[in-house]
Amino acid sequence: MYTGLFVGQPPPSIPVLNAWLDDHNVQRVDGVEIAPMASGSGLRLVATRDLDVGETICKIPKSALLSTRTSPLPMLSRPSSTTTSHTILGLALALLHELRLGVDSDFWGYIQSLPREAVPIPTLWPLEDAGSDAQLAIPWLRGTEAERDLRRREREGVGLVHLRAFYDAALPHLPPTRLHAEPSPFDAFAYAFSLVSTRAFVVDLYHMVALCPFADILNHSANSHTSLASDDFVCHKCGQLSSCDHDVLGPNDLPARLEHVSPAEVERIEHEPDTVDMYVEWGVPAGREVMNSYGEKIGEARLLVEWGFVPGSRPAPLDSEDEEDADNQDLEDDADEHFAGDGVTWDIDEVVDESLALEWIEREEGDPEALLLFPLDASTPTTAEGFADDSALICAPSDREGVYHLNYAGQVSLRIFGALHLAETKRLGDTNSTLVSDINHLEAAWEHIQNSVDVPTLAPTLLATAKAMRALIADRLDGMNRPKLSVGDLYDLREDLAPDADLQAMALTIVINEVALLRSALERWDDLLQFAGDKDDDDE
Ligand SMILES: C[S@@+](CC[C@H](N)C(=O)[O-])C[C@H]1O[C@@H](n2cnc3c(N)ncnc32)[C@H](O)[C@@H]1O
Repeated sequence: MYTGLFVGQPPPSIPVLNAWLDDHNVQRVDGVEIAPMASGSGLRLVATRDLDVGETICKIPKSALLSTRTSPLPMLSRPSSTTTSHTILGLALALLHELRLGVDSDFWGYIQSLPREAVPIPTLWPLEDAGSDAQLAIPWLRGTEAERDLRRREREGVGLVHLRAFYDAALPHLPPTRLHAEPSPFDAFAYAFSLVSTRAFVVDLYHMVALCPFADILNHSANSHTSLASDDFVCHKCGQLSSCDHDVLGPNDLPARLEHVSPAEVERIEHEPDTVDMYVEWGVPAGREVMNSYGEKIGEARLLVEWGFVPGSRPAPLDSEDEEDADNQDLEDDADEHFAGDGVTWDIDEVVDESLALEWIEREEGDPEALLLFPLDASTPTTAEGFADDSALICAPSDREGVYHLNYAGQVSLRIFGALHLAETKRLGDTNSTLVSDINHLEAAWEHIQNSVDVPTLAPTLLATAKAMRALIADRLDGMNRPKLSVGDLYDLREDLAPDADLQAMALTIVINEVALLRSALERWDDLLQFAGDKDDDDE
């Protein structure tokens, strides 16, 4: 992707970055150092001594952040809408302006350290300049969680079409700079967007999202060591945290926005600079990379769509002891990432038709407790939450609202099974079956199958629900790219990729894990239908 932004500039320099951080009063703990990534592109933070829980890793003055508020770009980059996605587009424009200013930018020491290539988020894969790897990777996303996440981003107004429309509208107003008198191509904006969307933090009501120099060096792990904190109850007009002229005083003669803060904190706020702070939450041994978490329950599809990487998509061969150690560590991390999300998900209107979807959602909302604390009968092995263990067919609903999922143990969420059960009771005009008793029968039948004990045939509504469940899983597999390939075939395809086919490797990793999960779930429902289904039914 040609941006024309760094022509004639030396490569990223850590000393130049450190000097900029010093000049802008970014305080860093003595005990960490910025280091290059092993891949040669990008940076990471490494502990040079043991870091203890509670230590402050850095304090970044808000004046050192790059946001649409600190950007010298006129109001243009400040969106009329205040959604995070729109602020991100404005911030991408602000960053592009700084990049066009180059060495004349106040932020140069920081922005020269950023990756010089666009982060390969799939939103940008359709761009012509993204290359043949991107074109070959795109079909692999079909039917995956990554494709669903991409659609979500489009609904949020940060799809490629939105990026183009935003840049087209902004372009005539983007000021020329000494180094860039001519407008920059769309690819330059796309590059800036890829950086902002993968490294900006939500800061406060004034800055909204901002680039936080130094804090954004930390890479992601589900087992993170750190947390980021910033007081967000600033004045939304001027951004000041201490009291200001815009404040409305509350009953205690304090600005209403500071009323919830203790007197000692108010004292601190009035006298100390407002900063974004990063703390150690889990001790870091000397020599280890200091990791951050980009959010809770982030599965690999979301990591790809939002941050442009998939852990473990290029497993390295183990050929030296050092590499073996490093890889073992990576594998542990990869396993955590893989199990971090919600497995495979559906929208409720893909599970049942629209009117039933509404009815089911009303039931869920009417009595969510009943769904969460579902009472299985005493004969079923249950966990503390009242749900059967990993060997059962049904699992607890995700704690994220509106998520209908198949978990990593191949179990179907009670939310999906319940919605299908509702549909089948209606279709068959069954007024006797209840979800509770049918799940108990289902799990009992499944246990009998596992123990090779004679299994009674499932009652009609339960049987129909089980068939619908099987069909839902089978349809999901059929909707993927090259659905007939086995997991082994997919592994072989990934192994045979050219060394520079990173995007295909990432997409295939997602496909491999989802296909493996869907096939193992399908096998369970096939077994159930084979042993407890209607013996005369040759559908299965
Ligand atoms: C906030 S930046 C982190 C700093 C980044 N290493 C750099 O030098 O620009 C986020 C980006 O870093 C990369 N990244 C973060 N965590 C990673 C990980 N665990 N493995 C590989 N790349 C990662 C991804 O490209 C992601 O979009």
